[in-house]
Amino acid sequence: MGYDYCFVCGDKNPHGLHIKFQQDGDSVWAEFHCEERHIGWPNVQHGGITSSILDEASAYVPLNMGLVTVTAELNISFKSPIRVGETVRVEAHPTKTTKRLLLVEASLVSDKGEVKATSKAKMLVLSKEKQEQMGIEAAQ
Ligand SMILES: CCCCCCCCCCCCCC(=O)SCCNC(=O)CCNC(=O)[C@H](O)C(C)(C)COP(=O)(O)OP(=O)(O)OC[C@H]1O[C@@H](n2cnc3c(N)ncnc32)[C@H](O)[C@@H]1OP(=O)(O)O
Repeated sequence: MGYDYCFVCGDKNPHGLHIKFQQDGDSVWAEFHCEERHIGWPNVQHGGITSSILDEASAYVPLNMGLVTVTAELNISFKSPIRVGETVRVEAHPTKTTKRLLLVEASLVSDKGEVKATSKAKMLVLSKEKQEQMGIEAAQ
């Protein structure tokens, strides 16, 4: 099926968020516009959507370094609601890199400069064997 069906970035996923990530050195960033179909509570973006965006941004950081990872841990602070009609910018960057593990911090900030959510992720680098076990290699 391939990466085209990734819920956050895949072009071919009809239910996906279709977010395009840009690289800036070791960092990545992207913009997202909250629509009614993204809500949980009325007018408030669902926390799962917020989490997915932070998770994906955290995965793109190692991906841009040529490393295939999975999220082993993701700690999120939801600081202020994201409302329908708002555009937010996600940014993620590595804070520590070892052979097996990347620590990545990410944030979601509104176009008015309000911090909406922040996260700290542990991204575990997958060996070739592990990638095969998970069927990831076939998707590349
Ligand atoms: C080209 C462009 C295309 C773009 C497409 C983009 C698509 C991107 C899509 C991105 C989607 C977004 C991303 C997503 O959402 S990825 C999907 C969400 N994440 C998952 O599904 C992960 C599920 N969990 C696992 O698969 C396993 O538990 C993992 C692989 C994490 C560990 O497996 P396992 O337990 O079998 O371990 P191991 O034998 O491999 O390794 C053991 C080593 O790892 C250390 N360890 C383990 N856990 C932790 C921890 N929490 N903190 C610190 N360390 C940890 C452990 O101590 C040991 O260290 P050492 O003893 O070796 O020193």
